[in-house]
Amino acid sequence: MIGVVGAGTIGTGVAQDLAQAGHDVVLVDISADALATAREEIGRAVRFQRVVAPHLPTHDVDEVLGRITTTTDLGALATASLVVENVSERWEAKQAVHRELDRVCGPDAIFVVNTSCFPITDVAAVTGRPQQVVGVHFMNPVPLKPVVELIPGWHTTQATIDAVKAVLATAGKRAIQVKDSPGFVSNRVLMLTVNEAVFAYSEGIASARDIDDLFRGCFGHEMGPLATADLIGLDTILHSLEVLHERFADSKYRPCPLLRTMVSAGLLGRKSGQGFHDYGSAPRATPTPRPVQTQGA
Ligand SMILES: NC(=O)c1ccc[n+]([C@@H]2O[C@H](COP(=O)([O-])OP(=O)(O)OC[C@H]3O[C@@H](n4cnc5c(N)ncnc54)[C@H](O)[C@@H]3O)[C@@H](O)[C@H]2O)c1
Repeated sequence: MIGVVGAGTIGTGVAQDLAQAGHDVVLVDISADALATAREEIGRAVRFQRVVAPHLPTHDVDEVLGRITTTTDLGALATASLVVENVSERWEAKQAVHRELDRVCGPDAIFVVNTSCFPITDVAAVTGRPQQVVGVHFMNPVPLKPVVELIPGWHTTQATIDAVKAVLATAGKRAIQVKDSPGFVSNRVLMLTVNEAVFAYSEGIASARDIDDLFRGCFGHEMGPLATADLIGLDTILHSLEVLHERFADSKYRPCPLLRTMVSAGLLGRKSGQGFHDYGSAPRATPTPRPVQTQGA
Protein backbone atom coordinates (compact mmCIF):
# COMPACT_ATOMS: atom_id res chain seq x y z
CA MET A 1 0.00 0.00 0.00
CA ILE A 2 1.18 3.52 -0.80
CA GLY A 3 0.33 6.47 1.44
CA VAL A 4 -0.39 9.90 0.00
CA VAL A 5 -0.48 12.73 2.54
CA GLY A 6 -2.11 16.01 1.55
CA ALA A 7 -5.24 15.96 -0.60
CA GLY A 8 -4.88 19.38 -2.19
CA THR A 9 -4.18 20.34 -5.79
CA ILE A 10 -1.21 18.03 -6.29
CA GLY A 11 -1.84 15.26 -3.74
CA THR A 12 -5.20 14.55 -5.37
CA GLY A 13 -3.45 14.07 -8.72
CA VAL A 14 -0.77 11.84 -7.16
CA ALA A 15 -3.43 9.63 -5.53
CA GLN A 16 -5.32 9.36 -8.84
CA ASP A 17 -2.20 8.54 -10.81
CA LEU A 18 -0.98 5.84 -8.41
CA ALA A 19 -4.46 4.27 -8.22
CA GLN A 20 -4.68 4.29 -12.03
CA ALA A 21 -1.34 2.45 -12.03
CA GLY A 22 -2.97 -0.28 -9.92
CA HIS A 23 -1.65 0.61 -6.46
CA ASP A 24 -3.77 0.58 -3.32
CA VAL A 25 -3.62 4.12 -1.96
CA VAL A 26 -4.44 5.55 1.45
CA LEU A 27 -4.99 9.30 1.08
CA VAL A 28 -4.61 11.32 4.29
CA ASP A 29 -5.44 14.96 5.01
CA ILE A 30 -6.19 16.92 8.17
CA SER A 31 -9.31 18.22 6.42
CA ALA A 32 -12.24 15.84 5.86
CA ASP A 33 -13.63 18.38 3.37
CA ALA A 34 -10.41 18.22 1.34
CA LEU A 35 -10.70 14.43 1.24
CA ALA A 36 -14.32 14.57 0.06
CA THR A 37 -13.40 17.12 -2.61
CA ALA A 38 -10.45 14.97 -3.67
CA ARG A 39 -12.72 11.98 -4.34
CA GLU A 40 -15.05 14.15 -6.41
CA GLU A 41 -12.12 15.64 -8.32
CA ILE A 42 -10.61 12.24 -9.03
CA GLY A 43 -13.94 10.91 -10.32
CA ARG A 44 -14.29 13.92 -12.60
CA ALA A 45 -10.66 13.79 -13.77
CA VAL A 46 -10.83 10.07 -14.61
CA ARG A 47 -13.99 10.70 -16.67
CA PHE A 48 -12.43 13.72 -18.42
CA GLN A 49 -9.14 11.99 -19.13
CA ARG A 50 -10.42 10.46 -22.37
CA VAL A 51 -11.29 13.98 -23.58
CA VAL A 52 -8.24 15.94 -22.39
CA ALA A 53 -5.69 13.18 -23.07
CA PRO A 54 -7.03 10.80 -25.71
CA HIS A 55 -3.51 9.36 -26.12
CA LEU A 56 -3.53 7.97 -22.55
CA PRO A 57 -5.24 4.76 -21.44
CA THR A 58 -8.77 5.18 -20.12
CA HIS A 59 -9.74 3.98 -16.65
CA ASP A 60 -12.89 2.88 -14.91
CA VAL A 61 -13.95 5.47 -12.32
CA ASP A 62 -15.25 2.94 -9.79
CA GLU A 63 -12.11 0.81 -10.08
CA VAL A 64 -9.81 3.80 -9.54
CA LEU A 65 -11.84 5.16 -6.62
CA GLY A 66 -12.11 1.61 -5.21
CA ARG A 67 -8.32 1.55 -4.79
CA ILE A 68 -8.31 4.80 -2.78
CA THR A 69 -9.14 4.90 0.93
CA THR A 70 -9.37 8.32 2.59
CA THR A 71 -8.75 9.15 6.23
CA THR A 72 -7.71 11.98 8.56
CA ASP A 73 -5.62 9.50 10.61
CA LEU A 74 -1.93 9.43 9.71
CA GLY A 75 -1.68 6.24 11.79
CA ALA A 76 -3.39 4.44 8.88
CA LEU A 77 0.00 4.55 7.13
CA ALA A 78 1.65 2.19 9.64
CA THR A 79 1.98 -0.53 6.97
CA ALA A 80 2.78 1.71 3.98
CA SER A 81 5.88 0.73 1.99
CA LEU A 82 6.13 4.21 0.52
CA VAL A 83 4.54 7.55 1.45
CA VAL A 84 4.27 10.54 -0.88
CA GLU A 85 3.93 13.72 1.19
CA ASN A 86 2.16 16.67 -0.45
CA VAL A 87 1.15 18.98 2.40
CA SER A 88 1.11 22.76 2.12
CA GLU A 89 4.40 24.50 1.24
CA ARG A 90 4.90 25.65 4.86
CA TRP A 91 7.90 24.50 6.90
CA GLU A 92 5.81 23.93 10.06
CA ALA A 93 3.49 21.59 8.15
CA LYS A 94 6.25 19.73 6.27
CA GLN A 95 8.43 19.04 9.28
CA ALA A 96 5.52 18.12 11.59
CA VAL A 97 4.19 15.57 9.10
CA HIS A 98 7.61 13.99 8.48
CA ARG A 99 8.32 13.70 12.21
CA GLU A 100 4.95 12.00 12.67
CA LEU A 101 5.42 9.73 9.63
CA ASP A 102 8.80 8.68 11.03
CA ARG A 103 7.03 7.68 14.25
CA VAL A 104 4.07 5.79 12.73
CA CYS A 105 5.60 4.09 9.67
CA GLY A 106 7.66 0.90 9.62
CA PRO A 107 11.46 1.23 9.55
CA ASP A 108 11.71 0.22 5.86
CA ALA A 109 9.16 2.74 4.57
CA ILE A 110 10.42 5.26 2.03
CA PHE A 111 9.28 8.90 2.21
CA VAL A 112 8.86 10.92 -0.96
CA VAL A 113 8.78 14.68 -0.45
CA ASN A 114 6.72 16.54 -3.04
CA THR A 115 7.72 20.14 -2.53
CA SER A 116 8.06 23.17 -4.78
CA CYS A 117 11.15 24.64 -3.16
CA PHE A 118 12.25 23.16 0.20
CA PRO A 119 15.64 21.41 0.06
CA ILE A 120 15.10 17.66 0.51
CA THR A 121 18.04 17.37 2.93
CA ASP A 122 16.27 19.76 5.34
CA VAL A 123 13.12 17.64 5.35
CA ALA A 124 15.07 14.37 5.62
CA ALA A 125 16.94 15.77 8.64
CA VAL A 126 13.80 15.81 10.81
CA THR A 127 13.43 12.04 10.33
CA GLY A 128 15.56 9.21 11.67
CA ARG A 129 15.83 7.74 8.16
CA PRO A 130 17.40 10.37 5.88
CA GLN A 131 18.76 7.63 3.62
CA GLN A 132 15.14 6.67 2.80
CA VAL A 133 13.91 10.18 1.97
CA VAL A 134 13.91 11.52 -1.58
CA GLY A 135 12.30 14.44 -3.36
CA VAL A 136 9.96 13.97 -6.30
CA HIS A 137 8.64 17.16 -7.79
CA PHE A 138 5.49 16.11 -9.60
CA MET A 139 4.09 18.32 -12.34
CA ASN A 140 0.48 19.43 -12.49
CA PRO A 141 -1.91 17.84 -13.51
CA VAL A 142 -0.05 14.74 -12.33
CA PRO A 143 -1.82 12.04 -14.40
CA LEU A 144 -1.15 13.98 -17.62
CA LYS A 145 2.51 14.80 -17.07
CA PRO A 146 5.05 12.12 -18.02
CA VAL A 147 8.14 13.71 -16.40
CA VAL A 148 9.07 14.47 -12.79
CA GLU A 149 12.10 16.09 -11.20
CA LEU A 150 13.83 13.65 -8.83
CA ILE A 151 15.98 15.09 -6.05
CA PRO A 152 18.08 12.93 -3.73
CA GLY A 153 18.97 14.50 -0.40
CA TRP A 154 22.48 14.43 1.05
CA HIS A 155 22.03 10.96 2.59
CA THR A 156 19.59 9.37 0.10
CA THR A 157 20.82 5.94 -0.99
CA GLN A 158 20.82 4.54 -4.52
CA ALA A 159 18.49 1.76 -3.27
CA THR A 160 15.91 4.42 -2.31
CA ILE A 161 16.27 6.16 -5.67
CA ASP A 162 15.86 2.87 -7.54
CA ALA A 163 12.79 1.86 -5.52
CA VAL A 164 11.09 5.21 -6.13
CA LYS A 165 11.96 5.18 -9.84
CA ALA A 166 10.39 1.72 -10.10
CA VAL A 167 7.13 2.99 -8.59
CA LEU A 168 7.18 6.05 -10.86
CA ALA A 169 7.68 3.78 -13.85
CA THR A 170 4.46 1.91 -13.03
CA ALA A 171 2.69 5.24 -13.60
CA GLY A 172 4.62 5.83 -16.84
CA LYS A 173 6.77 8.56 -15.30
CA ARG A 174 10.31 9.38 -16.37
CA ALA A 175 12.48 11.00 -13.71
CA ILE A 176 15.07 13.67 -14.43
CA GLN A 177 17.52 13.69 -11.52
CA VAL A 178 18.92 16.99 -10.28
CA LYS A 179 20.93 18.07 -7.24
CA ASP A 180 19.32 19.28 -4.03
CA SER A 181 18.96 23.06 -4.08
CA PRO A 182 16.03 25.40 -3.24
CA GLY A 183 13.45 25.22 -6.05
CA PHE A 184 15.64 22.59 -7.81
CA VAL A 185 15.74 23.59 -11.50
CA SER A 186 12.14 23.93 -12.65
CA ASN A 187 10.79 26.17 -9.90
CA ARG A 188 13.93 28.22 -9.52
CA VAL A 189 13.24 29.37 -13.08
CA LEU A 190 9.44 29.17 -13.21
CA MET A 191 8.83 31.16 -10.01
CA LEU A 192 10.91 34.08 -11.28
CA THR A 193 8.94 34.12 -14.53
CA VAL A 194 5.59 33.98 -12.77
CA ASN A 195 6.61 36.66 -10.25
CA GLU A 196 7.84 38.99 -13.01
CA ALA A 197 4.58 38.47 -14.91
CA VAL A 198 2.66 39.46 -11.75
CA PHE A 199 4.81 42.61 -11.46
CA ALA A 200 4.11 43.49 -15.12
CA TYR A 201 0.38 42.95 -14.54
CA SER A 202 0.38 44.97 -11.29
CA GLU A 203 2.15 47.86 -13.04
CA GLY A 204 -0.59 47.90 -15.70
CA ILE A 205 1.81 47.09 -18.53
CA ALA A 206 -0.65 44.59 -19.99
CA SER A 207 -3.82 42.73 -19.07
CA ALA A 208 -3.57 39.19 -17.67
CA ARG A 209 -5.05 37.91 -20.89
CA ASP A 210 -2.45 39.70 -23.05
CA ILE A 211 0.46 38.60 -20.85
CA ASP A 212 -0.59 34.97 -21.20
CA ASP A 213 -1.36 35.44 -24.89
CA LEU A 214 2.20 36.67 -25.52
CA PHE A 215 3.70 33.53 -24.04
CA ARG A 216 1.33 31.29 -25.99
CA GLY A 217 1.66 33.13 -29.28
CA CYS A 218 5.35 34.02 -29.17
CA PHE A 219 6.93 31.10 -27.36
CA GLY A 220 4.46 28.31 -28.09
CA HIS A 221 3.67 27.77 -24.41
CA GLU A 222 0.37 25.96 -23.86
CA MET A 223 -0.38 28.29 -20.93
CA GLY A 224 0.96 31.74 -20.06
CA PRO A 225 2.61 32.44 -16.67
CA LEU A 226 -0.49 33.89 -15.00
CA ALA A 227 -2.74 31.02 -16.09
CA THR A 228 -0.01 28.66 -14.84
CA ALA A 229 -0.01 30.47 -11.49
CA ASP A 230 -3.79 30.06 -11.30
CA LEU A 231 -3.46 26.33 -11.95
CA ILE A 232 -0.72 25.84 -9.35
CA GLY A 233 -2.46 28.00 -6.72
CA LEU A 234 -1.41 31.54 -5.82
CA ASP A 235 -0.79 30.57 -2.18
CA THR A 236 1.62 27.86 -3.31
CA ILE A 237 3.35 30.36 -5.63
CA LEU A 238 3.67 32.89 -2.79
CA HIS A 239 5.01 30.31 -0.32
CA SER A 240 7.47 29.03 -2.92
CA LEU A 241 8.82 32.52 -3.59
CA GLU A 242 9.14 33.07 0.17
CA VAL A 243 11.22 29.89 0.48
CA LEU A 244 13.47 30.90 -2.45
CA HIS A 245 13.81 34.45 -1.08
CA GLU A 246 14.77 33.19 2.36
CA ARG A 247 17.06 30.33 1.28
CA PHE A 248 19.03 32.25 -1.37
CA ALA A 249 18.86 35.55 0.56
CA ASP A 250 18.47 37.15 -2.86
CA SER A 251 16.04 40.00 -3.44
CA LYS A 252 15.29 38.83 -6.96
CA TYR A 253 12.87 36.32 -5.39
CA ARG A 254 10.87 38.89 -3.35
CA PRO A 255 7.20 38.18 -4.01
CA CYS A 256 5.25 40.87 -5.85
CA PRO A 257 3.05 42.67 -3.26
CA LEU A 258 -0.02 42.07 -5.44
CA LEU A 259 0.48 38.32 -5.07
CA ARG A 260 0.35 38.64 -1.28
CA THR A 261 -2.76 40.82 -1.47
CA MET A 262 -4.55 38.36 -3.73
CA VAL A 263 -3.75 35.46 -1.40
CA SER A 264 -5.01 37.47 1.61
CA ALA A 265 -8.19 38.19 -0.35
CA GLY A 266 -8.71 34.47 -0.99
CA LEU A 267 -8.05 34.74 -4.73
CA LEU A 268 -6.05 31.53 -5.06
CA GLY A 269 -6.60 30.71 -8.74
CA ARG A 270 -8.55 27.74 -10.02
CA LYS A 271 -8.99 26.15 -6.61
CA SER A 272 -10.95 29.20 -5.36
CA GLY A 273 -12.59 29.99 -8.72
CA GLN A 274 -10.75 33.32 -9.18
CA GLY A 275 -7.14 34.33 -9.68
CA PHE A 276 -5.70 36.30 -12.57
CA HIS A 277 -8.53 34.73 -14.58
CA ASP A 278 -12.09 33.85 -13.66
CA TYR A 279 -13.08 30.18 -13.36
CA GLY A 280 -16.65 30.68 -12.15
CA SER A 281 -17.58 28.70 -9.06
CA ALA A 282 -15.80 25.50 -10.16
CA PRO A 283 -13.82 23.99 -7.29
CA ARG A 284 -10.10 23.38 -7.65
CA ALA A 285 -8.33 22.44 -10.83
CA THR A 286 -10.94 20.67 -12.89
CA PRO A 287 -9.27 20.62 -16.28
CA THR A 288 -11.16 22.30 -19.03
CA PRO A 289 -12.03 19.72 -21.69
CA ARG A 290 -9.13 20.47 -23.98
CA PRO A 291 -5.55 19.20 -24.06
CA VAL A 292 -3.68 20.50 -21.02
CA GLN A 293 0.07 21.04 -20.95
CA THR A 294 1.34 22.77 -17.87
CA GLN A 295 4.19 23.12 -15.50
CA GLY A 296 4.55 22.14 -11.88
CA ALA A 297 5.16 24.15 -8.75
N1 LIG B 1 0.16 22.95 -6.91
C1 LIG B 1 1.10 22.47 -7.69
O1 LIG B 1 1.03 22.61 -8.92
C2 LIG B 1 2.30 21.76 -7.11
C3 LIG B 1 3.16 21.05 -7.99
C4 LIG B 1 4.25 20.34 -7.44
C5 LIG B 1 4.49 20.36 -6.07
N2 LIG B 1 3.66 21.09 -5.25
C6 LIG B 1 3.95 21.05 -3.80
O2 LIG B 1 3.09 20.06 -3.25
C7 LIG B 1 2.71 20.45 -1.93
C8 LIG B 1 1.20 20.61 -1.88
O3 LIG B 1 0.81 21.65 -2.76
P1 LIG B 1 -0.70 21.88 -3.19
O4 LIG B 1 -0.66 22.88 -4.28
O5 LIG B 1 -1.39 20.58 -3.39
O6 LIG B 1 -1.26 22.59 -1.86
P2 LIG B 1 -2.78 22.74 -1.40
O7 LIG B 1 -2.82 23.92 -0.54
O8 LIG B 1 -3.69 22.67 -2.59
O9 LIG B 1 -3.03 21.41 -0.54
C9 LIG B 1 -2.31 21.12 0.63
C10 LIG B 1 -3.11 20.10 1.44
O10 LIG B 1 -2.32 19.73 2.56
C11 LIG B 1 -3.21 19.54 3.66
N3 LIG B 1 -2.44 19.60 4.89
C12 LIG B 1 -1.86 20.67 5.48
N4 LIG B 1 -1.25 20.30 6.63
C13 LIG B 1 -1.45 18.95 6.75
C14 LIG B 1 -1.09 17.99 7.71
N5 LIG B 1 -0.39 18.34 8.81
N6 LIG B 1 -1.47 16.69 7.53
C15 LIG B 1 -2.18 16.33 6.43
N7 LIG B 1 -2.58 17.22 5.48
C16 LIG B 1 -2.21 18.50 5.65
C17 LIG B 1 -4.21 20.67 3.50
O11 LIG B 1 -5.41 20.42 4.23
C18 LIG B 1 -4.43 20.67 1.99
O12 LIG B 1 -5.51 19.83 1.61
C19 LIG B 1 3.45 21.77 -1.63
O13 LIG B 1 4.65 21.49 -0.99
C20 LIG B 1 3.68 22.33 -3.04
O14 LIG B 1 4.77 23.20 -3.05
C21 LIG B 1 2.57 21.76 -5.74
